[in-house]
Amino acid sequence: MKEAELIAIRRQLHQIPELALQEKETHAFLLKTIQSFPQTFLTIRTLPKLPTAILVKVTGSDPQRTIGYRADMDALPVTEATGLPFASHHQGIAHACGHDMHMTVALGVLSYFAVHQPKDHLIFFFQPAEESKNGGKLAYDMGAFTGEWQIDEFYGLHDRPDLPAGTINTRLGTLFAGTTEINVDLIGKSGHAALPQNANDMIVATASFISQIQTVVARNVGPTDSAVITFGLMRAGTIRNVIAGSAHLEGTLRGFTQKQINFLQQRIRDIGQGIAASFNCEVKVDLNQGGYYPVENNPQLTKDFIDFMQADPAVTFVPTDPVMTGEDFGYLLNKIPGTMFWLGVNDPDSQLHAADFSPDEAALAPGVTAIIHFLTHRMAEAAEDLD
Ligand SMILES: CC(=O)N[C@@H](CCC[C@H](N)C(=O)O)C(=O)O
Repeated sequence: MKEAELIAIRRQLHQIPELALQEKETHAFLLKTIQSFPQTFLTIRTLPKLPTAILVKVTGSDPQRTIGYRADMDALPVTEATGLPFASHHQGIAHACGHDMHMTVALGVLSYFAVHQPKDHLIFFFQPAEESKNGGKLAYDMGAFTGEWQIDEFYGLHDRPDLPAGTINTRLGTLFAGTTEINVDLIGKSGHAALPQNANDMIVATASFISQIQTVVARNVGPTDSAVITFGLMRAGTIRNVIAGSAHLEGTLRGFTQKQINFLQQRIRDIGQGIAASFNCEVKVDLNQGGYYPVENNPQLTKDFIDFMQADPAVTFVPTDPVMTGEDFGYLLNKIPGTMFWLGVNDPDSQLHAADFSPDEAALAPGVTAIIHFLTHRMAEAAEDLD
């Protein structure tokens, strides 16, 4: 696929961002695009219980194994502020994490193998619900990768704004953190602002809860370890002169090991219980890790990936440290060996999830080339492994 076609596809996807499990227009667009490729080697499959997902199998000419490639489809509840002429048509929703780029790269790679039959089978997984609702886990747990659709090794990318467009980056070991979604409800009693003694103010209880949570990473996590707890949503109260009888918080915690994540979860539960006792209120703490396991790259496959990318003259490879972003590809890599990697998209003044995030489309063509080269190499490598 030519660069201009990749850019046109990316711009169309960019205009139709949809939230997790609601990716209907995106699904229709992807399906139409995939159906426009030569169909000789392709089998397209949808999942009735995960209706926005699409799986495409490219039948290999002399298959020894099946290699999977995953691209996520969902967007974020962010009001786009890029000023782009092809900005989101969906009010309050934007591809602020670059999944439009991910899908475009996957389509570019798929279009190549639709014409150049691969040696091994390839399965492309267009996955709904990465930002929340763990679409990868849903697909795996419903048996999407069984029988004819079993995958032996799995690859997927995420775009990265602080690195030059088109560079490839990954590392041995953990690449992304494991996360847990945190929902907290504090329930006290509302009343008149002038009569606090007759009410139980959940804004005050929330302030204390948040302050105590800030001590967890500062005081309970070793200085050379890493963890983060962020509350991004807080809702309480209706008007200045009514004491808020309830409060609702939503946040996320992150750590590089499951042990660390379990520990952070327990500290949040403990602090919730402490707040309930000290403010004589009810505190409901709901923690949901879902499929957001730490993204652990498989040692052998990732070493091969890095060696290949470093040697390929068409690729600029940059080593990288782990980061605290999460990814439900962590769940899939927990079940199937593989490698997650970054694609640099050169937007260093912005960041993922920001309203003005605007990845450089110059990353698309080199991203597609690097992956086509690697998958072709992997198929030759796979055959040698089996000898
Ligand atoms: C790459 C990226 O930004 N991923 C998301 C993953 C969502 C994690 C989950 N919903 C949570 O908030 O715990 C991220 O926020 O890192």
